[in-house]
Amino acid sequence: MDETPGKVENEIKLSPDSELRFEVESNDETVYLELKSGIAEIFGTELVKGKTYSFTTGAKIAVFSWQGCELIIRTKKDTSYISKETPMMFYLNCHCCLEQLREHAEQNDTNGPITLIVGPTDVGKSTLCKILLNYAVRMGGLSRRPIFVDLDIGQGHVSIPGTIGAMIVERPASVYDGFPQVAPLVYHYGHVGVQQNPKLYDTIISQMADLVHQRMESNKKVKSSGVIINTIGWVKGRGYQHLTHIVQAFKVDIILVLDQERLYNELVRDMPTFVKVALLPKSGGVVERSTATRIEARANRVREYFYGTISYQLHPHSFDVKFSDVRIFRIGAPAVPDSCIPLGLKTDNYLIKLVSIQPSPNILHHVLSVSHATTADEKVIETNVAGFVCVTNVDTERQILTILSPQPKPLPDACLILSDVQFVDR
Ligand SMILES: Nc1ncnc2c1ncn2[C@@H]1O[C@H](COP(=O)(O)OP(=O)(O)OP(=O)(O)O)[C@@H](O)[C@H]1O
Repeated sequence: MDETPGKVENEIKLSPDSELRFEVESNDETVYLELKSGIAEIFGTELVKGKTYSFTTGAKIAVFSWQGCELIIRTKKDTSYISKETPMMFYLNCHCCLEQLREHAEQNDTNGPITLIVGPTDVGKSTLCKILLNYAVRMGGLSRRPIFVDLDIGQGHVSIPGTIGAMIVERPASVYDGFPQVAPLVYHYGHVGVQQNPKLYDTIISQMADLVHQRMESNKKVKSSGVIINTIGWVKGRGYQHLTHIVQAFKVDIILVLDQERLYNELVRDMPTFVKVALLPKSGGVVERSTATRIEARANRVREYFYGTISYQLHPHSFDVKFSDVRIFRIGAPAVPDSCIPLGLKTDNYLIKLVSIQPSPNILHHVLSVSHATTADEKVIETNVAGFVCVTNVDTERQILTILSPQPKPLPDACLILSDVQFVDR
């Protein structure tokens, strides 16, 4: 480790089954961490001994050790603390149960466990997904290839916010960049809350569930490894109805409920008996995020899509396209007034209607999904997306849009779908 003035260096001894927790709050701070001896992991990803890991603003980290270890932490002001009260033993037991089901599935050529992780906001759902997926590929020998499905449109762990995504996990997650991605399956939703278009949310979930089941059928390892599904934290009323839709669409057979007994009891009452429901405690380390923190995390996620991360930098392209050369659509038409609908008939199909829009300053800074569908006649809503571009300038006089894109020009000949998600490229 280098000797930077003003830094505090602490050697920390972690006893077995305990974890070191820290957050990086201020903008100009970096926390450096090194595993000196023993074995330790961050959310299921094993640390490399002697390697210096650096964490910047927004990082909320727990370094856990099953066997005990020695760590070195270096920061301006050390606010880390050690906790011996962790739910990791419960999470490991869950992994062992899933592993038994995978073995059974492997022997009988049946589907592995399809596991749904639910709970209110900020209880550690995404973290539990990461731990279980990491354990599956680390400890299940070389034979595990679980599918990770992320239905959390607010954060976007597989892709960017405003989408749902699925990917086959082959290797443990990197401490910084998440799971290495090979051809993720991504659907456009276009908002960061389910309330904005519940019909579209359910439609793309059904579509994704069909494709996930098809993928399982085409590969034995994937089939027996099963699926782990992350959800949003809206679990009451309409939110609960979405959860039951997910259970049906994905044919979920295990539900892990984090931290909420009421939700656990409702699910035990309402689910068919073959669906096993378990209640798990949340970790005391899970950090509650304010609205401002969430907005910042979303912007960072989109920035990472275009510019990469510290360990994997990307160089996006910026170029002009004529208004006449793009086909932009929005999903969802304005609601038809009740007076225009025949008596007794209720329809919410306008929510999944494809509407063509003209480029205008209204789309400045908006993200556009690049659909695999090339014409509006194809089922654009049910077609997955290839990637994203962002509108960085709209010149109405010259009728030209400036586009930020991960690929050089020209833009693919595809339908572009407008998202509510915005990104200001600075
Ligand atoms: N044991 C822990 N110690 C410290 N930080 C933790 C711990 N577990 C999780 N965190 C942090 O807490 C934050 C919230 O966790 P997570 O994203 O898993 O919650 P969530 O329930 O999925 O949230 P959301 O409601 O937004 O979907 C994350 O930044 C995560 O890194």
